[in-house]
Amino acid sequence: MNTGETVKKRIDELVELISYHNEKYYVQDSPEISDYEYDILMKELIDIENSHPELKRADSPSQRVGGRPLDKFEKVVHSNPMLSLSNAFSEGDLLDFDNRVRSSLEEDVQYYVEFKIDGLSVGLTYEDGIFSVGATRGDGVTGENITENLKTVRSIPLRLKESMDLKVRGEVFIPKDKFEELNDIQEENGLQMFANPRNAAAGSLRQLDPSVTAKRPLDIFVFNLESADHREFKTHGETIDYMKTLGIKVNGDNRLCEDMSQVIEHIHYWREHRDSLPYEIDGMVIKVNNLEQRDVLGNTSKSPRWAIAYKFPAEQQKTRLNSITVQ
Ligand SMILES: NC(=O)c1cnc(OC2CCCC2)nc1N
Repeated sequence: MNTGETVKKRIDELVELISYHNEKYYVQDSPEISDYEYDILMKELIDIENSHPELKRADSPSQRVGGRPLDKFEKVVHSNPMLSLSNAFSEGDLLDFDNRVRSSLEEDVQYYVEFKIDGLSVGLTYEDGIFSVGATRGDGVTGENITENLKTVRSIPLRLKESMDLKVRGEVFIPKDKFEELNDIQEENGLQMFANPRNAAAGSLRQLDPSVTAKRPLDIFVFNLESADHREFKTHGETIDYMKTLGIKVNGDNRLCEDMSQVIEHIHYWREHRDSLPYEIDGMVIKVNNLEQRDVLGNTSKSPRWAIAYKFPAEQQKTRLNSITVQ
């Protein structure tokens, strides 16, 4: 092999290896090597890319903090509108929803129940398996192109395990403990503190300079497959499992319920235990699992008829003062 081929071979090895360890650490939360070993691999890749820029790959982990500061965000028109959820505030609202659904379908329904992650909704587009466009939900029809910022989110894969066209939706958030650390840093540097993790995530994603976003502890849970070229699925649960096989981060506590009484039981549990979660949720999302039943139910102009959000009462927002323990 000539030098160019040897170099390209080493770049390919490093990109695969670093991407593998990135997924183990940020998506599966089960790292296999130390941060030090990871940094050594990354340094070798960056050094080779610097001396052979023509061999740099678009999906190289070194490209996560690539973009230069923008002077504004371009607009993105979503190919399919990013719908918003109607809300339920009581068990009665849920039973009404269940009655509407079952009387429209005249058959039984399985529900797929997810946390309602309290972050910022985004749409991710992959072309031939490569992350190509990331956008905010915006007004549901038009969002902002924040691709360079979303590339800095380590739990968003730059390349899928299959080279296919895919559009997904997810919620970008900041875990509670990282939020506290971030506010400590803001305070130490005399900067504006964030009121809550949701504002911190939104503020971090709306930075015009991706190198600022890259320093923020952003994470994501993907919760909806919008479109996958030529793939067909029977249920929402299948789409979630499929996205996981592609290396996409989905939530591990999603629950398939056989009927609304099981949904209510599940909601009761998490309404009492949500403080134990490492991230903030503002409720639960209940979705009809069967995709054909969803097609029968359809959407209103802004919300699906096959899903509803059950909102939890606002958590007692711990102010900085409250959190100081008196000795
Ligand atoms: N914040 C969340 O965690 C969340 C938001 N939205 C949805 O579903 C939308 C997308 C398709 C129609 C309803 N699911 C979620 N888990």
